[in-house]
Amino acid sequence: MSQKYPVISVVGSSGAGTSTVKHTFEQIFRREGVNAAMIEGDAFHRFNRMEMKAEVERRNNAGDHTFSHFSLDANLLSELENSFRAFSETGRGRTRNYVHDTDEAQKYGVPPGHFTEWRDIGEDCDLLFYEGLHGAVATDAVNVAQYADMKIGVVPVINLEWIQKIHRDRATRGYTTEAVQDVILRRMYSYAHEITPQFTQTDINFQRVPVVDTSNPFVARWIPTADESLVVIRFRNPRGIDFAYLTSMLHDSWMSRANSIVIPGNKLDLAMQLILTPMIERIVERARRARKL
Ligand SMILES: Nc1ncnc2c1ncn2[C@@H]1O[C@H](COP(=O)(O)OP(=O)(O)OP(=O)(O)O)[C@@H](O)[C@H]1O
Ligand SMILES: O=C(CO)[C@H](O)[C@H](O)COP(=O)(O)O
Repeated sequence: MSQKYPVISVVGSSGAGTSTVKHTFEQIFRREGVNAAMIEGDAFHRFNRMEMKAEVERRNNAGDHTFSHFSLDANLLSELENSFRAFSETGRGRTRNYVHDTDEAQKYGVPPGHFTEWRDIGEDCDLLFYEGLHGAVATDAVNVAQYADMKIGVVPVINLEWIQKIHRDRATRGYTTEAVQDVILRRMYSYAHEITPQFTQTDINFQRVPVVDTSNPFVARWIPTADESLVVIRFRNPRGIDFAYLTSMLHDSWMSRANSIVIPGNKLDLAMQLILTPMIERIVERARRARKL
């Protein structure tokens, strides 16, 4: 945790919606005049696409059928921890980008399935913003979570998460439903062991729940819309959260537990703004004051 150089970490599985939530944060940063250095979690994959394919095959042949991008050792998590630590201590860090598709290839000048070069980030920035798979990992060997001042979980219920992933990977990454299904299955072990434990570390979880039938996610023709869903928002520490204000501002919302509210899906963006803006203001103000001392 850093007084001078705060870190915000948004964590979710593949297809959960972390990139979508990043846009909401970007709107808040723009409106509040906050300069953020950005890290995409995929930048810290250990292997490029071809190398990953070869490594998965090597592990399969050795009898390990669980190795995937979700596995801790498929990622450079010590480097990620170092980058968080460096930023929290000095306001500087390091990242690169993993290029998924042709659009990103044009943007970065690197072919799909490869990484850009590493680069320094952080100059003149108020905070570091991370979005990806492992931003709240805490094990005996690696502890990324300890450097994040605000940790947010983006966790649709699993059928919805799969539908979101299948549709996105088919539409923009050129995969078939069967190929995405295989990836989902291979990642299941690490999903349970590496991804879900992070959601007990996170300060706030946003869990989208469809109210339409998603019982066979592999044949769903479209992603349930905002109007076809609710969102459960759970605060790890509800002290200081003004639930009466939130439920009065968010029409048709209610408290489902002492630390949770439920909102209509189409209020997610507004809810994030109402909840996150004052929190971001607070950590940025505190950091600016600390840097002046
Ligand atoms: N709240 C939402 N309502 C409707 N669709 C959503 C919502 N959040 C995400 N989606 C859709 O789900 C798909 C996956 O979202 P997104 O790309 O943000 O996931 P991600 O977590 O960043 O995935 P990855 O880490 O694999 O890149 C996209 O098609 C996106 O439009
Ligand atoms: O899911 C991911 C992270 O959220 C991976 O980045 C993504 O699947 C990359 O793999 P590939 O390039 O083989 O599609």
